[in-house]
Amino acid sequence: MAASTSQHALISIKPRCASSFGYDKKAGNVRFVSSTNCCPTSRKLGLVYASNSQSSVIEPTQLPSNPESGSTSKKSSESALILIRHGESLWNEKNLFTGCVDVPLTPKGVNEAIEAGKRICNIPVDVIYTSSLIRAQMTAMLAMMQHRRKKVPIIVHNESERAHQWSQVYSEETKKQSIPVITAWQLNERMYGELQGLNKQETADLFGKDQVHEWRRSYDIPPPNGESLEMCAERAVSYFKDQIIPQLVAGKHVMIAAHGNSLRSIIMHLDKLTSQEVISLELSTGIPMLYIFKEGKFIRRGSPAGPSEAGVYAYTKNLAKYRQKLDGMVQ
Ligand SMILES: O=C(O)[C@H](O)COP(=O)(O)O
Repeated sequence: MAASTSQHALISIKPRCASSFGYDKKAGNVRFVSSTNCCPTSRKLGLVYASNSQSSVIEPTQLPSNPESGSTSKKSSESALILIRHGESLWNEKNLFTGCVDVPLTPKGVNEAIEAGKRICNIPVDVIYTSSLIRAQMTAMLAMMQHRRKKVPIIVHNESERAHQWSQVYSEETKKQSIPVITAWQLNERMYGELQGLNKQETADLFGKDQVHEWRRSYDIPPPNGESLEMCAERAVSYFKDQIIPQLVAGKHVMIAAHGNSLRSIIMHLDKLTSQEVISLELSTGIPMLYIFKEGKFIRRGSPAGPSEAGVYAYTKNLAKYRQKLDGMVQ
């Protein structure tokens, strides 16, 4: 499916009902509050959610506090969630099924990531999540290079005790000027099985357009020996609930750079789409999407069109204040 550069092309369906989370302070839990009109698909994904937010929120030694922005370090009733599908990869360009093959960005993809960064350059970001694949990581880094706050995104290495020890930072001031980047395989693209490396057009010619569309867009039909969207959702949405929602509940502003299908599964969850509705959900490469997490609910705000678009910063008091502070800072 050709990726459109139009900012309006990224989501072609409407959500049926708003997602809702409640924070149980006493129990330290996040609870997904299921509304009565929620669709069966959302229930299937598990709407009642409980997690120990204390253990899920990353340690202060890894997550610098943000002294100049009251919105980012303290408990906040609203926080920003930015989702970005990576920029065009070398295999997007060649129209090859990519899945979990680790392919870098094209020059066009690099530009898309930079442009995405310009669109979100006034929105606070406290912690970044990416998949373990280079195209998502390049996108996250290139986008953050454009941010006006000029904090340094630093990949957190916790894969071994040594990796953790050897990547420590010993200056509190330097930590404050950093943003942790957490990589997680759970956010990887759906594993495309035996389609990986095949040309999408040639595969459609061979197996038929309808069959290939079913493999690419149906909810529960996997490509040969690969993951269906449902299987991808099991890991990506679980990770989102277990690791990312506690950050939002704690008032952290989060950016996720990931993939067409891992993000489709997360958006399906956030917007409570049915397995029919998600079929027509298409995400363009390199277009940031903004959600506000406010009073336990995710509010979809679409794509910030540019750094000067006043509307984006009027969405919440905290975002508007953050923008004002950036404007007041000597660059
Ligand atoms: O993995 C891939 O090939 C693409 O990045 C996503 O492909 P899709 O649009 O076929 O799901």
